[in-house]
Amino acid sequence: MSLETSPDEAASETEPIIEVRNLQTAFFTDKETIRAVDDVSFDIRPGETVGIVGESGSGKSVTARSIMGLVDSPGRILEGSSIRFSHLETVREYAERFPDRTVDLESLDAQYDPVDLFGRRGVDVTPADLGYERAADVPLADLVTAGYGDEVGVDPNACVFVTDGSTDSPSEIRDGFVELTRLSGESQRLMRGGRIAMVFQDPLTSLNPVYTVGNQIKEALRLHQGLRGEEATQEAIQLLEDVGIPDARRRVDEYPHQFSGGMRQRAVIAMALACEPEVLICDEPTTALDVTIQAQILDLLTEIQEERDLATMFITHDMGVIAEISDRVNVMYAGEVVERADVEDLFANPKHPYTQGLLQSIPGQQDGDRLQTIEGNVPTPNEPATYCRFAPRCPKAFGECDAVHPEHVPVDDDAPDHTAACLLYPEQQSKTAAVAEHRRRNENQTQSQNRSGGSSE
Ligand SMILES: Nc1ncnc2c1ncn2[C@@H]1O[C@H](COP(=O)(O)OP(=O)(O)OP(=O)(O)O)[C@@H](O)[C@H]1O
Ligand code: NI
Repeated sequence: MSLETSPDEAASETEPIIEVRNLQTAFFTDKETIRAVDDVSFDIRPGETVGIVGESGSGKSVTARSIMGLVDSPGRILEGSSIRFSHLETVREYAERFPDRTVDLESLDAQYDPVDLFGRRGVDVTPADLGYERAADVPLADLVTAGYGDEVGVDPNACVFVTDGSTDSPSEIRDGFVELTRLSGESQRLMRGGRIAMVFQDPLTSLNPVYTVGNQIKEALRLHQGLRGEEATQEAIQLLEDVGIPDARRRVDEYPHQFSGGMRQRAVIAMALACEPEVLICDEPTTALDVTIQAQILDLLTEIQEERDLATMFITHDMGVIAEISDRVNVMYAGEVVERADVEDLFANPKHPYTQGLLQSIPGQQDGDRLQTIEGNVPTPNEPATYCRFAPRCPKAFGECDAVHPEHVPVDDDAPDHTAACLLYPEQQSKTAAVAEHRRRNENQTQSQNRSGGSSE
């Protein structure tokens, strides 16, 4: 970063540490295919809290579990999905430990001209599909991410991609990423609960009833920081104090059942911190707690997030919680992100009819005393969306909503970072022109999806 940039610019230019691209996670049951997460893309930057909000069944938890590598059979992340973790220290560590699964994209770049790739190797994606104007601008990494690794001879087991520096001397690697969708075995275990930690709704999912809270934190400290004995005990006490547990010196020797709900969730957060994570994923961490405790846990999460510059993903169905904790928000519906914006922008100017509906159902936002909810339920998607999944519940739906899949478009020219997947936008265009725009983006999408084979199983 250059010295001239103002702090504000610098903040917005921070590179994402997590980039989720075209994530599709499906469950293949005897009866049906459930497309729980269907083509979701978003970023998380260090020091930022990204909120994911939506009603029950919209795919929030499956998104989180996909990042964590916790999707179990009959669930699977589909081909063409990508989750990049761009943390330099981790890339170096992984390149050192898993040399066989490390690929030097820079040197491959020299061998394969992307211009050539687009032309001759049966690659039917266009540079525009990947967000570039010219073929020469497309980095090989993006082609690999989009599912074209085979064409350039990338080992399908590769999970560490180096884009600057040599794989021969990991300490000199300057840029690269770990592809989380390709982790398995040891590489998976190291990441999960290490660089990326997760806090669930029910603290008892994370705590073992037969060990003391202190021993469980010490185990995490041993695994991830190599601390043992008295040093580990002192650190465990310190962590319990950091998360606001009074009388930590005594409580470190207590069992989870001796803790209240709120204290248990604090202990889980201490355990997560013991791993010194870069990314913290919180899945409804306050939903099971009573209101005053909820507020305290939210304050705690905000505090540690700021102190440790954590990249945080925060899942909730509660718009009030989203307003309090997020910097940016992704609104999910039936497996898709339908609107994305800065938190202020989303609340001041909600654009997707679904977001507008969610906001109207926040208690206390009504003139009358009756709470307005969106009628109907989230559908369970069984096939790729060729229409708007919200249309059957949407007060603003019109004819084309059943026939055209809405793609993300900027809601207006002044807010390029505020996008909605709804045929009503871009707002300044006529309905006909907007629909035509979505149709066009739609066709591009279908082309690249056919290629990656993600949609037909
Ligand atoms: N193990 C599984 N097997 C089959 N279907 C699943 C499985 N896990 C999740 N699903 C389905 O995936 C869809 C998304 O579920 P998910 O748990 O991500 O929703 P959510 O947005 O987190 O909802 P909630 O607010 O209730 O937690 C749902 O239709 C759900 O039934
Ligand atoms: Ni959930």
